[in-house]
Amino acid sequence: MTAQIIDGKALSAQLRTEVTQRAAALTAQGVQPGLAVILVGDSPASQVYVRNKVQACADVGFHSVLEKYDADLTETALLARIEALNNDPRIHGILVQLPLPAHIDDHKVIEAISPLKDVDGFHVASAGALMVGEVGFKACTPYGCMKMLESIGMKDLRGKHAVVIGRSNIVGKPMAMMLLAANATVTVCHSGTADLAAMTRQADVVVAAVGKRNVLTADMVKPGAVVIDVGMNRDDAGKLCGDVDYAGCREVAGFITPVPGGVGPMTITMLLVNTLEAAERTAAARQ
Ligand SMILES: Nc1nc2c(c(=O)[nH]1)N[C@@H](CN(C=O)c1ccc(C(=O)N[C@@H](CCC(=O)O)C(=O)O)cc1)CN2
Repeated sequence: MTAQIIDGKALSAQLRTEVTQRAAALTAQGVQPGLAVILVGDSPASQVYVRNKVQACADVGFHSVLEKYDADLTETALLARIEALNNDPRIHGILVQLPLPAHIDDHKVIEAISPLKDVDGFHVASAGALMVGEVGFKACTPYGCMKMLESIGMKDLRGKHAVVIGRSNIVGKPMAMMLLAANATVTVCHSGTADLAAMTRQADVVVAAVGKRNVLTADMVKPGAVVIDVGMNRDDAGKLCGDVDYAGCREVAGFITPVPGGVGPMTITMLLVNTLEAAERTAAARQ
């Protein structure tokens, strides 16, 4: 069996068309969705991501501001900027690009963002809302993975076993919560898991989110399973690759996401969706 590819770029394009239409309708009512992106430091990768986010905003008709600061920006100064953006009526979403320089406490920074503008979905209030099934912003990467599952007819995962490899606050844990909310039976595996392969071989859906190459190989995949690769690593030749042995797993899985062109583009698309929803909530509250 050769797996069908879940094309994150194509799905993103489809979703961005919908976002563009909804943004135009909202703008016509006097509320143009607005995103503030904050970058501290000069990491080349982060510079690319924030540039792509600002470009994505322009493409769908959002207003955006990019605030760039030197790596020696103080935590106090950053918190003051966030407070100003919390009170800016043109800004519906605030995003601080991670990672931050070591002298800044990222937890403190994320908690300073108003939960109403937390379009990354990283705030404790957003995580809590997801846990108890209340309205809140969903973390963009796992939200994108759920949309990818939906695109192949797997919106309701009743009777399915999903295995998440990785337990980060940004991907693994919210991913597990979203799969659970979709009625999957969920297992979370991590560095303390005794026999990872024994777990993944039982899975109908495997999400690999560790940040390490070849965490999932063909012998660990149940034939026909859905394999979602959240990893972003470099191989020995410097080429971008995921956590999954793509060539091997493709021969066993039913569906698979590539890297690049899979989950990555969906992360930015779901940021647009969250920002649009933040603006829509503001507009609804005005009426
Ligand atoms: N505040 C945040 N910081 C970070 C997040 C985040 O969601 N919010 N996620 C990552 C970086 N990231 C977005 O910020 C991101 C990473 C990768 C991609 C992407 O589209 N990747 C492409 C490949 C790009 C390349 O060639 O290098 C792909 O997979 O096809 C988008 C967004 C950490 N920080």
